[in-house]
Amino acid sequence: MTSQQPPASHYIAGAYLDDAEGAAIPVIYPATGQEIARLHAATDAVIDKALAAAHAAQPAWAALSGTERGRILRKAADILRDRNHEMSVLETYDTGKPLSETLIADATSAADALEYFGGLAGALTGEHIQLPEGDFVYTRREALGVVLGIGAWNYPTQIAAWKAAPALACGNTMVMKPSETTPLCTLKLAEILTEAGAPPGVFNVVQGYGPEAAKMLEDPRIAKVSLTGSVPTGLKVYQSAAAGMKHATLELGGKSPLVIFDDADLDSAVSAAINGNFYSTGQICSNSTRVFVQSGIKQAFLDRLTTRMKDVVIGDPLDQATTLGPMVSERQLSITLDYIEKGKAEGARLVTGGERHEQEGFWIAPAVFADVADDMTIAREEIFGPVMSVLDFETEDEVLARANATQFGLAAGVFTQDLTRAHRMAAGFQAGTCYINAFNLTPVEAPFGGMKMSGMGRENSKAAIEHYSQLKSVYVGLNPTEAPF
Ligand SMILES: NC(=O)c1ccc[n+]([C@@H]2O[C@H](COP(=O)([O-])OP(=O)(O)OC[C@H]3O[C@@H](n4cnc5c(N)ncnc54)[C@H](O)[C@@H]3O)[C@@H](O)[C@H]2O)c1
Ligand SMILES: O=CCc1c[nH]cn1
Repeated sequence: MTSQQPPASHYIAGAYLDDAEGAAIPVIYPATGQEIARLHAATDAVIDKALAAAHAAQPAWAALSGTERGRILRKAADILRDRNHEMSVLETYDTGKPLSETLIADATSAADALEYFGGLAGALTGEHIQLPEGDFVYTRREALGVVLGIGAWNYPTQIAAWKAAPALACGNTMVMKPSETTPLCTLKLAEILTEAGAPPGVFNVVQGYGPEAAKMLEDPRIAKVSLTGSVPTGLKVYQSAAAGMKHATLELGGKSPLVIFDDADLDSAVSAAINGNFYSTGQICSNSTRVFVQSGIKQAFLDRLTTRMKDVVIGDPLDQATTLGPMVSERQLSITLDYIEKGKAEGARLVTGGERHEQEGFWIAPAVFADVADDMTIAREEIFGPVMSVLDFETEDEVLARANATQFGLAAGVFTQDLTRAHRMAAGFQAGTCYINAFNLTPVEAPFGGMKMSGMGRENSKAAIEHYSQLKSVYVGLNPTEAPF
């Protein structure tokens, strides 16, 4: 097993910084269960250094022209693309996701974000508003200050870049705390931003667990938090942000519906259900974990799905032929296995998979449940593992009501050849990201984010600019000022 030990745990003011006094963060390769690196959570002194560096760097970063900031982000995108293989291997060690995925969905997605927001940075402007008698107002789009990023473990490189790219484009600086489960890749992103020309302090990485993130969020030097994580963490982060009247983007969990009508292209619908449940071993926030299938095609769907499931290649994540890797951790595997037991106990029919592989690492056979009812635990709670629930339905009205009967609202999808019905469904879904005859695609040009308990704010697209900047109105009077006395 090759060590993936980075030079130090933290990256502050343009350089690695170590401090072994903080709690240990063992980094485990999910395919073997072996430790591949050992980092340390930030002490108070490290946290202070990071916040001070980001705070000190912010005015000069914001004072650059957008074009200058954008050039640095676009250069970082080019370096990321040049190093895609190296970054993808590290992402595979960090997360266990197979190289066949990481090569196309992680550093490349991060590069897209840096390129997109790098291009947008120079185009950020306010507006001019004419008023009677020559007076006018102009608006200035200004940075917020220092942004705290807090990441989940499923897409560490993508999550860091989806936050850093719009934040930096708008003139903010950033302190990013990756998930303690996958702390490696974000350090590489920091190195690359420095190499691309980001001044010291513009992008800093601080390692830690929840308490270290919570401590940073309470600091008055933080102006905004952007969290990718679970709903319970989102609630705590939102409360803390509110106490300091700080801006918050919350990208949280989901239990997203995929509705397949009997006129759907069945092979495409099966592909979407597979991608939406088993890509990244089921560890994607927007996954279509409730697959509603119209009763007339239920058996055909299940037959086609179970046949296709036989083609899954479970194996060494570093072998590009592998299409399904291990789960990220023993804990996440055990949560998933518990849900599978609940599904069986509550009467769902396990069609395939669901058993742990007795070998080193955190391996599980992807599970498909049929005959799932809306009130079963596996149909209500986010599992964040490779478990698909197939539910039957009869009519459009019925399925739309059932699809929306959840506290979550991250994503939703519909497969049908009837485009009128497709758009009616998309309009009716209570979800931030909806799909028609597609699922789980997240191009940087499109807003991504949740409704209801799945969060607030949007990542990607021009919409993200609204969440990483603030508007100032400047009224300009061209006439004598009058007063009543
Ligand atoms: N909507 C999205 O874009 C999106 C993307 C990926 C993952 N997710 C969600 O993330 C979850 C899985 O990730 P996870 O297990 O890492 O989530 P988590 O909520 O346990 O942890 C997320 C991050 O929050 C930090 N944290 C924990 N307690 C904190 C506190 N009190 N204050 C501040 N930070 C705290 C953790 O250290 C970690 O970095 C799932 O619910 C998944 O749906 C959402
Ligand atoms: O995990 C959530 C974000 C995402 C969706 N698809 C790829 N990344």
